[in-house]
Amino acid sequence: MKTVHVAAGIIRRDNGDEVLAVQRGYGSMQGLWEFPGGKVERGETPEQACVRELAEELQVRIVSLRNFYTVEYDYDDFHLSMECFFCRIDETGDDTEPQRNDRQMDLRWVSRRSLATLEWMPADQGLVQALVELDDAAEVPQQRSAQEATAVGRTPRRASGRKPGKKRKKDLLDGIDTSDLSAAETELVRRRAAIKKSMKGNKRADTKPEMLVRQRLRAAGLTGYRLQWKKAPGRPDIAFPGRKIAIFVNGCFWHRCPHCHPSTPKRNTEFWEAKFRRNVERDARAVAELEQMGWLAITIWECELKRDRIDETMARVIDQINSASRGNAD
Ligand SMILES: Nc1nc2c([nH]c(=O)n2[C@H]2C[C@H](O)[C@@H](COP(=O)(O)OP(=O)(O)OP(=O)(O)O)O2)c(=O)[nH]1
Repeated sequence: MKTVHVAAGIIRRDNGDEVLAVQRGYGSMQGLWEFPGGKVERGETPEQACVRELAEELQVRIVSLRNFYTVEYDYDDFHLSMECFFCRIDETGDDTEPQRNDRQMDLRWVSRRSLATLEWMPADQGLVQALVELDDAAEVPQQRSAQEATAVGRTPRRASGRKPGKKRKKDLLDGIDTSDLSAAETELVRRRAAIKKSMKGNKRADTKPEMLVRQRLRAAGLTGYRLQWKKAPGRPDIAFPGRKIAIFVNGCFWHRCPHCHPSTPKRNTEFWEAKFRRNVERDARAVAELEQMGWLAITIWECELKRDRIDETMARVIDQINSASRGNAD
């Protein structure tokens, strides 16, 4: 898949609390919000591309660029690699107000707290989350001495950062250059690394609930299914293309199970609610599209696969598959 390199600017104002968001006015992602920017041209550094793109797009000169975040995201037909820079508008220039152009529907200064209320480009979710989280960490002073660190309850690190003779534990920040970052930003990078590490455990395919379902299907003689079948709306976890049957095995937390009422994280509630809403809408859209195409869409919730419920659940599902197959064969 081809990679598209993009540079985007997160322009800050008002002590860093507000950032500039623009609403795309064209193409298939029209109406979604994004950060101003564009493709890096041959021979340009991402910083240079960012300055050029924002001058062209908003008629402002940006300064004080600081690397903040890299988005890596697979769209259907290309991989996006987007370098995002914190920056400011050069207040000494003539043009200090960003101008909307005819490729944008809107342009808005948004406080970081309200970022999640906008509908963002699919690739921007992690970036937006990082900005929302930065809000919490922003209270940490930029440069803190060891003395100040102790005053807020943290033990200052030894020069080596560890006790003599003790084997050094692998740090999440190993291999990441944080020398140019403030304390708040370093903390944020550390949290992002922790999330990334924990997300690595969230395998999309072959999850335990999916394996349980597949085992039961095979035992019932229902084989020949396809996994994560891209050609059907919603990329069903299990699909029987010939029988036109799609099965989604949904995690209760991410997909908001109507049976077991999963919890919502206490922090960044707005962000999480928006994320969950998008997941639920996406799921509903996939089911509607499948049904329109004459498919049977079956949703199995993770909690329905618990030891005391799996027999009943899978008996129902196998029944549905068999009757739909008979119907399709008629
Ligand atoms: N500038 C920007 N682009 C983003 C964001 N999120 C995101 O997925 N993108 C994608 C959309 C585009 O595929 C690509 C940016 O390229 P671009 O601005 O040249 O836009 P484009 O390919 O749609 O349009 P064109 O100028 O080539 O016609 O990055 C974002 O926050 N800012």
